Amino acid sequence: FIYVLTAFFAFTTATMAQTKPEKRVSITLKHGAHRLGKRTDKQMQTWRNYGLGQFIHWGVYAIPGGHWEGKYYPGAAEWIRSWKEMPKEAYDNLYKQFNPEKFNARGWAKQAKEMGAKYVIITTKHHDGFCLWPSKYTDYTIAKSPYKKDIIGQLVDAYDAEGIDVYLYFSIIDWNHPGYRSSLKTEADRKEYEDFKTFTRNQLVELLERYPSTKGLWFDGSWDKAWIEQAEFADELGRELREMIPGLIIGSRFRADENGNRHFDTNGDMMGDYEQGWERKIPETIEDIHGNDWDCVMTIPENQWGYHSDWKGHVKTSNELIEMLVKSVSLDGNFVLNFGPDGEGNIRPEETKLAAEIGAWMDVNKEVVYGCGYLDWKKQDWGYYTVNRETGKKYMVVFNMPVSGALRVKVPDNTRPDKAYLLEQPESDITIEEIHRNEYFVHYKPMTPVKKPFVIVIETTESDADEGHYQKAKT
Ligand SMILES: C[C@@H]1O/C(=N\OC(=O)Nc2ccccc2)[C@@H](O)[C@H](O)[C@@H]1O
Repeated sequence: FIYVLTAFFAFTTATMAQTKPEKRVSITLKHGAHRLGKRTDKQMQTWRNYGLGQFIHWGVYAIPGGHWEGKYYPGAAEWIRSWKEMPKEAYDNLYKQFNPEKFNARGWAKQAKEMGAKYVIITTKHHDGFCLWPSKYTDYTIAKSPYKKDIIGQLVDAYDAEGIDVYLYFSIIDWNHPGYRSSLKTEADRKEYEDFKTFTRNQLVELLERYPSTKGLWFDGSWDKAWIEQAEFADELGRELREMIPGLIIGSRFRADENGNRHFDTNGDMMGDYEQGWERKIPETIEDIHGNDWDCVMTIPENQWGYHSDWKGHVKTSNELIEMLVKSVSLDGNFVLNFGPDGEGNIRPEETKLAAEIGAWMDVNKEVVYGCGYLDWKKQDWGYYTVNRETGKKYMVVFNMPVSGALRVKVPDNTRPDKAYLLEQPESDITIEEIHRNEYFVHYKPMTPVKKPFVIVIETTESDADEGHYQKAKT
């Protein structure tokens, strides 16, 4: 009885908070996490070392681009079908106009390469159900549009050719399918939903069969009650998909456990290979990631994934986005920047400019991102530390120069900083002053005004003897 009561409280806490429940007890779950801790296989090591990715949200929602009959849609452009001002019939016939003549998969992939993206997540089908590949399970696909050709196939080939790993975004929500339900209220619902489940499984198998170079699936739209009830089905489907492509990477947004817990099961263990909860937000501390792999997916405006022709509010600068990238890497995560091409297949000028600025910064500083992660030194105000997981090379990525020019560095016991130099000028010799026990100032005054974040490499000696001049106060 105590067991049941405890499990009940664990479940209630988790469901209410929709966050990682405290690890109270480990109850037996059939459809909870199937692995504790990080995956250690090669494919996952590759994933964990990407650093920077690109998200692409493209579909028929790019045609209205956040407007309908002269009215401005204030929501996320890819959700315009749900807008009360948008006649569903009108939306569902937009595909008959979809003919993106400017679409150039090679051009998109080249731009992503120059930006420094190591992986790309491409929407195969968003919540509206329109398929960018010629699925044989529905007529609501690119094959029935004036464009006709397979968009996903062209993008997979183009990104593969650039050496950028491809991940496929798939929305469980599908407003176009007659069997889709957000909740199952009647027996009729349940019967219809069985067809929808089969359809969903068939499309996912079809995608992996058509595009076997896919490295993973990025699921979305899995928060509906109807889907959350499908713990056993989803678990089995995940197993089937993983069997089709060994090493396939699937995040925590795919399925719920038998108690309805998503991302983290009733025992507080993550379900999936990495945590997908960081959408338009980044963890603050290493404790926030609970020892899991994770990615942050980020929009350039506040909240537009699909193309909106009139971005309102703050549009992030490349300095802001570079800081988000470095902050993510400094906390053992990946940063995925979203692009929303327009209805003609163009990448908009604002995104092209940012991709170029980020790419220029990555050309010089990529080694502080690729293959790097968390260094357990105390975070300082001037920026972030990253460390190369293989070489142990340590980086100070500076975003906020102190007026003193003295960058504070606190090191763990038995660690002595010996040398510091600018990554861009290895011959530069930056003064390190010991100011207290395990505490130093790295003195650096830029010769010219600092316009972009810059990197100082710091070399240390790990010593046993504690030869510092400063002793801990014996209060
Ligand atoms: C990447 C984004 O993912 C979405 N939604 O994500 C979430 O709703 N995330 C979420 C849901 C519940 C809690 C916290 C985050 C989609 O609706 C959106 O159009 C876009 O494709």
